[in-house]
Order: sequence, then structure tokens, then C-alpha cells
Amino acid sequence: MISVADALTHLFDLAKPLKTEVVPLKHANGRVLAKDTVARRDQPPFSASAMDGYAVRNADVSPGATLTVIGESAAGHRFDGAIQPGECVRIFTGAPLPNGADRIVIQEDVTATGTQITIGDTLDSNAYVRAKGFDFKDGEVVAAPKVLRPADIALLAAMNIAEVTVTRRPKVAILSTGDELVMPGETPTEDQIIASNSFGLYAMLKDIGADPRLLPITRDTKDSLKMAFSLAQDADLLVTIGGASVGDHDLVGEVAADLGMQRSFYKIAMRPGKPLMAGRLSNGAMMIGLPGNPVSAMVCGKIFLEPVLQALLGLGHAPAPEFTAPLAADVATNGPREHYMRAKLDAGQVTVFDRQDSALLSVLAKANCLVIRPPHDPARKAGEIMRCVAI
Ligand SMILES: Nc1nc2c(c(=O)[nH]1)N[C@H]1C(S)=C(S)[C@@H](COP(=O)(O)OP(=O)(O)OC[C@H]3O[C@@H](n4cnc5c(N)ncnc54)[C@H](O)[C@@H]3O)O[C@H]1N2
Ligand code: MOO
Repeated sequence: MISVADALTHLFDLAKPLKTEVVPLKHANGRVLAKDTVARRDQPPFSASAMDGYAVRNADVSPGATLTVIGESAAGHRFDGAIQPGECVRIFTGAPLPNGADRIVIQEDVTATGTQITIGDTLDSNAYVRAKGFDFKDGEVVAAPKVLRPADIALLAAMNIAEVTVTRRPKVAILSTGDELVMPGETPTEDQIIASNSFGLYAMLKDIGADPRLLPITRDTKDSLKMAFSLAQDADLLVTIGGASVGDHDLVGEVAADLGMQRSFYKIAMRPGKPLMAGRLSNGAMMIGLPGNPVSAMVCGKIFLEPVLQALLGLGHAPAPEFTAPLAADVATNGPREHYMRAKLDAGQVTVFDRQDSALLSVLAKANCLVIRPPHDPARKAGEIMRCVAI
């Protein structure tokens, strides 16, 4: 059995960043920007008014001064002339500042009568002018790699970028194995249960920008598994669930080997998640074989699949992000495997659930983090600081 850290290193060796594609900006949210992208203009492209009011020469501004309004500058329609001493221009938010003006007096601070304004005596000192390039300048770079969020999309649009180069979404085929499984909505026989892991993992993968696909559930025969593997030919990553352990019906490793998988590792000193396997299939795709126990599959998804997906997306090699929190109650000594204990962070303290069996989805669904216990970690007291991963 290898350590969790070694397993991640092996997985990162297998997970090479995928190729890129160009997509319209409106489809780029959540995608990974793969190429530095450069602003094509200054924003604003001219000195602009930040308020509705009057563009004036600062030298003309004093309480009680009277100025003549000689025209109007609106957003999209500049005033072409220049302001001379004693003159001003009616101006609106976002409009270009007329030549000669260097300040906006907001309309609340003037009294307007016909073509005259009189400046009041409660003026603030703000010029209310946004200089050309105040937000960003022509040539400014949005650096890759970066997961694009709505604010990035808005920024790129303002930079006049209509299309962006992003990493292709990893195609992930998800395969549930086992005679006991049926799909949600189907009628199970009395010995059957509902496939749940594939749905949890599908959701997890979708959330992190993959393009997941559920393959039909396979039965516990070599032929059925081989058929399912053949359906995953176009995938970048095949994720199998179950059939990974040592039982007579655990055939995934054997079938993968028959089909030419080069195994990278099998079995890790982790709880839950011991029978994890990974390798490269003969068509070059990655394969990760997850344990069937529902919590094991989901925890392995968090600790291994998510970092692998980030690597495929070109976001580098990083384990699941950790934080620390004090224990709300004592926990017992840990065994020989690194334990990812289901726990709840509440009011700054973390409580480890009593029931840690890897079949308990009801406990996993109540948890919002995993507390990480190194192998043979001694008993810990309330208040001790623990490493945690949010889920
Ligand atoms: N003698 C030993 N037995 C087991 C060992 C061991 O070391 N020696 N390891 C245990 C550990 S740890 C785990 S984890 C499990 C993993 O076994 P498999 O990966 O072979 O999984 P299965 O046997 O196929 O299934 C286990 C359990 O999970 C249910 N399952 C499977 N797939 C799904 C799914 N898609 N959705 C919901 N539930 C699923 C399945 O019905 C079983 O109940 O092995 C231990 N045994
Ligand atoms: O490792 Mo198993 O995943 O403990 O239940």
C-alpha cells in the first residue's frame, strides 16, 4: 500500500493537460483560460464623467460662481467644442469629458436657470472624472491559467475579447459495476440496491468543469466489463466504481489488465479508499478504479479525482485545499491508514461523527468537511487543531 501523497504524485504523472479550444466569450464561464489574453483598448477609452452634472474648469469653481451652459455631453455622444473660462457643459455619467474641463460638479450642487448655473456652497472636493485607462489599459493581460468567473467574463468583454482560448473539458466516463445495482427510478429485486456513487461523482465532476458521462451499469462478468470499457473509447478518463477489492466478483483490475492497462498503483493506506487503482489504458486514456463503498467513492472523488481534473484542465498539481480547525470533542487513536473522517464544522469547531462506516451516505450528506488523521495519529483532545478538507 502506498501513501495518499504518493498516490497523488502517480496520478499527476498520468494527468497531462488536455488540448485547448476557442469558445465564444458567452460560453466561457467556468472554463479554464489557457492563453494569456490581452486588452485591446483602454477603459474608459476617454476621460469620462463619473456623475450626472456639469463639466467645468476647476479654476472657475467657487461657491456662488455662475457659469454659462454651452452644450451637452452624453454617454455615446460627446461635446465637440472646448470649454472657455466661465463656461460649462451639461454632462451625464459615462460621457466623455469635454476639452478644457477637468472637473464635474454634480447637479445636486448647482441651481440651474435657463442656460446659467450657479454653484452652491456645499461642494465636495471630488473631481468625479475617470481618467482614460482608469480601469485597464490597452495591452493589459489577463493571465492564464485561470478559471473564468462572471467578473472575468465581464472584464474580457470590456477588453473587446469576443472569443477565448480555453482548455478542453475533460471527458470522463463513469462506470458502475455490480449485479446488485439498478438505476434510480428502476424497480430493484430484493437483493438489489440503487446505484448512487455514479450520480454523486457525476455531480462532483460537472461542478469542476468536466464533461462526465454515465455508462450503463455492468454486471459482474468479464464480458460485461469489457463491453463497457469499449464504450469509453473517446474518454480522457475512465472512472470505474466497485469491483476493486479482493472478492471473487471483483474483476475490474483483471479486465483492465487484460485490455492492456498499465497499472500505476493499486491500494493505498487510506480510509476510506484502500482499494483505489490507477493506470493508463492502451488507448492512452487514464483510468481510475474507485472502491464501491459509497463514502469511499465520494471521498476518493474529493481527494483524487478533483486534483486530477484540475491537472487535466491545466491548473497545475495541487492536493485538495486544506484548512485547520479545533476539535469540538475528543477523538480516539487512528489506525494504520490515513483516515478522512466525516465531520461537521460549526461555529469554528469541528465535530467528528461517531459513525464512520464507509457505507453511510446519510452521514456523508450531513458532513461539510473531512478531518484528516495521519496513520497512527494518537488520540486527540477537544481544542486540538486538526487538518480538514471542505466537502
Ligand atoms: N476481504 C476483504 N474485503 C474487503 C476489503 C479487503 O481489504 N479485504 N476491502 C474493503 C474495502 S476497504 C472496500 S472500500 C470495499 C471495496 O470493494 P469494491 O471496490 O470491490 O466494491 P464492491 O465490492 O463492488 O462494492 C462495495 C459496496 O459498495 C456498493 N456499491 C458498489 N458500487 C456502487 C454504486 N455505484 N452505487 C452504490 N453502491 C455501490 C456495493 O453494493 C457494496 O455494498 O471492499 C471491502 N472488502
Ligand atoms: O477503504 Mo474502504 O474504502 O474503507 O471502505
